Amino acid sequence: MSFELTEDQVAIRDMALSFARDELAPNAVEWDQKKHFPVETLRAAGELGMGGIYVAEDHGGSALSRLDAAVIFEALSQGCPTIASYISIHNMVAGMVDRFGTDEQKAHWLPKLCRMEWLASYCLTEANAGSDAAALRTRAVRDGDGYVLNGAKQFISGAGSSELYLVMARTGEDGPGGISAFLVPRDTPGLSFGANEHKMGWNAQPTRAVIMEDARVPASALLGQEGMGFKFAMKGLDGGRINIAACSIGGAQAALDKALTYMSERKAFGQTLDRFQALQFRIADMATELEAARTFVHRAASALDAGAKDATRLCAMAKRFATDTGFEVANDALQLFGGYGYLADYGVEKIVRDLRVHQILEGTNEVMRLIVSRSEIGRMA
Ligand SMILES: CCCCCCCC(=O)SCCNC(=O)CCNC(=O)[C@H](O)C(C)(C)COP(=O)(O)OP(=O)(O)OC[C@H]1O[C@@H](n2cnc3c(N)ncnc32)[C@H](O)[C@@H]1OP(=O)(O)O
Repeated sequence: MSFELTEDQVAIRDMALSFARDELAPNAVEWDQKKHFPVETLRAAGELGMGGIYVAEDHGGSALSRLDAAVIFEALSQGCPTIASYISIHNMVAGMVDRFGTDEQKAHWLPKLCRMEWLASYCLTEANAGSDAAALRTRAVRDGDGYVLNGAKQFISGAGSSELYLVMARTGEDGPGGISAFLVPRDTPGLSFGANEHKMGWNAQPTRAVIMEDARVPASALLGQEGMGFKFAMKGLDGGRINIAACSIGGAQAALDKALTYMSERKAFGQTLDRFQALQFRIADMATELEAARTFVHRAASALDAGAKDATRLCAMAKRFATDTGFEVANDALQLFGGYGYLADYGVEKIVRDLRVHQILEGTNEVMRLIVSRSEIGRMA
């Protein structure tokens, strides 16, 4: 067992850090304020192989591991958690097409998704089916050589800008076993989008409803078999949760680094802030908690790579722990700035706003506790 990154992992981390420093960080506050979704910057990320991180090379992907992905997402998030998180969602969809799609589906979707020439949205949540995802009511009814979809998905990242919508819809009975997954292109007649939501953070990516009114797709849009959609959705989320956890660590690391720079310059009572022991101890705790979260995320990502039986449990634990830790560390960093932390100029309050939603999405941290407690109680049964 080694806790060190390999030479290749150091190289991809440095590449992602350079992209974060040069392309994301200088623009992150402006994108947040203008609610701008920087599609051109995403295309540039795609050129670097970030659109198909764990997609096979023969379909244009980078064929990297989940651990590699965690390293990349932490680095990207140091430049902008919102954009890093969107890239994670895009990769979740691309990874699911690669894993569960037919040769025809892969050949059609993956090359352009990997280059981020086409963007992707993951459509599970509905207005009345969030944590209880298996209660979803969007319906897909078989009709001749296709399916007709009716329903609405809520809180969909990238909606309106994405070319591909991976839609979980009911084809059978109530509950998880009646759900199927469909690859729905943007130009499908009957597909439309709600208004962009006004949010606390994550402003540099659109969040809209995806509405399907008699939206007809060919039978070839079905991913895998009927009834497999819920399991596909959950398997996709195992990896998505690790990525979001890594994004929380990256955002918090950036906030800590900003605080350290500020404390080395700002004077109070005749000395710079970093000379005060109470603040030094606080820095020590923040760095320690981040390191613990990082190690935990790498552990869960490695379990996913190994196909370990307890990977889902570890991913849920790590997501809960790292997103809570990331938010607390970023919020502590804001405090170290005093009043300046509350101003937009330093970019710390934006990180706090961005990281708050990581405790809610890709499964709330309460759902993460549900997954862990079910597994713990089941272990003793
Ligand atoms: C700015 C915008 C903010 C808001 C953005 C919000 C958008 C998003 O975040 S999108 C995604 C977020 N949604 C979620 O994460 C959903 C949360 N809920 C869940 O994860 C599940 O519903 C959960 C864990 C509660 C379990 O649900 P439940 O209905 O009890 O199903 P459960 O009985 O556990 O599983 C059903 C089947 O799926 C299988 N399954 C469950 N999890 C997994 C998994 N990780 N891998 C493989 N199979 C799985 C089970 O084994 C079971 O199979 P079988 O019937 O053969 O035994």
